Amino acid sequence: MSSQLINGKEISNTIRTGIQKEVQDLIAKGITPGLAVILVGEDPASHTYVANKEKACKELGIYSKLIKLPEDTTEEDLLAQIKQLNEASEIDGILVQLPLPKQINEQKVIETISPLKDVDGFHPNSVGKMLLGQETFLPCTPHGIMKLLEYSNIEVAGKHAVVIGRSHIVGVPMGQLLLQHDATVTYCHSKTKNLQEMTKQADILVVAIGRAKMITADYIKEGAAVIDVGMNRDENNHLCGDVDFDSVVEKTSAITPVPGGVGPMTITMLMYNTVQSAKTKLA
Ligand SMILES: Nc1nc2c(c(=O)[nH]1)N[C@@H](CN(C=O)c1ccc(C(=O)N[C@@H](CCC(=O)O)C(=O)O)cc1)CN2
Repeated sequence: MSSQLINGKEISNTIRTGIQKEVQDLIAKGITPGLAVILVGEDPASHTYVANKEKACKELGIYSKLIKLPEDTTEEDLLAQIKQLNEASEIDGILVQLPLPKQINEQKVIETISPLKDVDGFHPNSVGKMLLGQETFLPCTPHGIMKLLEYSNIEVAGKHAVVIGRSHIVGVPMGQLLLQHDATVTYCHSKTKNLQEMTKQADILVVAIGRAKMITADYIKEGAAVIDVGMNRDENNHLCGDVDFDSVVEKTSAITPVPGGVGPMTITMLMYNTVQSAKTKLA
């Protein structure tokens, strides 16, 4: 079967062109969208992602403020930084790069960010609104995946979508967004029995497990669309996903690569949320 390669970079660029236009319109009205990113510690992958976020801001004309804090930062100091940013008029969005060092309670950090500036969509207010289908900041990776499906003309309504992973950042909101688009959704996770039996029923399979190349052809139904959220290093230190791309591609109707699939969309939807936040200043 010939498979459609879902090009996240290309789709991202198309969406970013629209965002750039919106930024220019806002600037013409005296509003420069602003994003603050807090990076705690030395995790190399987090440093790469944050650098990519800064680059995207620059390219789109969004003001970005990067706050780098040492690995031994206390929770108290981090919360104080967030509170200052909550009050800063030039900042429309606040993002604390995850994961955080172990001395810091992630949930407490997320709940300290003003829901009005929660461009990650992780605050309980945003999560609750998302579950109710109300307008809010949607978490960037699942929102980006919905955009990948839309731009690739992959119908969601009536399809059986299987999501592997139940993190608050990806798995859980992913299933909810698919449900809101009328998919029948099955969640799978580390305690799921007979994972292969489940995944082989998927018309759309979203994989967010964090284990390099775990999903092989045996897990795939012929003609499925496969979305790989994984970001791992293989035995040669090359970036790879949770899906064994070479083994499954022939069986799929569409598939995202790693890199160049879901990752760029995460950053694009962050830019989108930041601009949506800035637009509230127009009223
Ligand atoms: N506060 C947050 N922390 C984290 C999030 C998040 O959405 N908010 N998600 C992930 C990491 N992440 C964004 O922060 C992210 C991961 C990957 C990419 C990406 O563009 N990947 C590229 C490859 C990049 C590389 O060369 O290493 C790709 O897939 O093509 C962007 C963002 C955890 N933390």
